[in-house]
Parts: sequence; C-alpha cells; structure tokens
Amino acid sequence: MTEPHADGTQVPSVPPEILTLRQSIDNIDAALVHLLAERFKFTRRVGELKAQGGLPPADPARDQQQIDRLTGIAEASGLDPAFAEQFREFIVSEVIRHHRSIAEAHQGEAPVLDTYS
Ligand SMILES: O=C(O)C(=O)C[C@]1(C(=O)O)C=C[C@@H](O)C=C1
Repeated sequence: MTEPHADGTQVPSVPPEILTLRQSIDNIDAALVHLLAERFKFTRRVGELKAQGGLPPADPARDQQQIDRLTGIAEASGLDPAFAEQFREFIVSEVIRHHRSIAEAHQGEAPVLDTYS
C-alpha cells in the first residue's frame, strides 16, 4: 500500500506496528519533558541557594561525580555512554546559564548566613 506524500509523490504506508510503537515513544517523550521540568524546578532552587551563599554557578567536582555515575548506568543499560554525557552536558549547561542569571539578580545582596552549619 502507498499513500500520498507532502510533495505529491506516493510513499509506502506506515506499517501499523510503527503506529503502535509511536504511541509508546510519545509517552516516553512526555515523561522526559515532565522529568526535565521537575529537574529544572530543583536546580532553580539550588541556583538561588548558591547565589545567596556566594557559591559559583558551576561545580566541576559534582559534574565529575555525575559523569562517572551516569557512564556506569549508561553502560549497564545499553545506552551509548558518550550520548549520555552529551545529554547531561546539554542539560547542565542550561542549568549553569540559569544559575548565572539568578546570581546576577542577587548581586549586591549580602550572603545569607546558614545558621545550621
Ligand atoms: O549540584 C549543583 O551544584 C548544581 O548546581 C546542579 C548541577 C546539575 O544540574 O546537576 C548544575 C551545575 C553544576 O555544575 C553541577 C550540577
């Protein structure tokens, strides 16, 4: 079976199994967006606490912990570890950009003392 393509040519019809697979792909994409939205809510708070405490936006030691941990998880789960690291880096660089703008907004304020430490 064929069906018309956007350019007017005929292309083979999409097999029903691909349509079913796309439903699961859509569910996973939705979950990823929800998970990222939650992650950015937490990192926004981290950015505020860092700005209040005078801490720098990036933490290379924490980055290295994440890389080591996620490399192991990627290897164990069959995901290309280089892709896992690109994905982490893509997200964390956006977080650092947010942290920088939060820090700019806090500039000039005295650091908040942490009475529990
Ligand atoms: O854990 C921190 O210190 C954060 O600011 C969060 C986070 C992250 O998004 O996971 C972002 C920047 C740092 O370089 C490390 C980790």
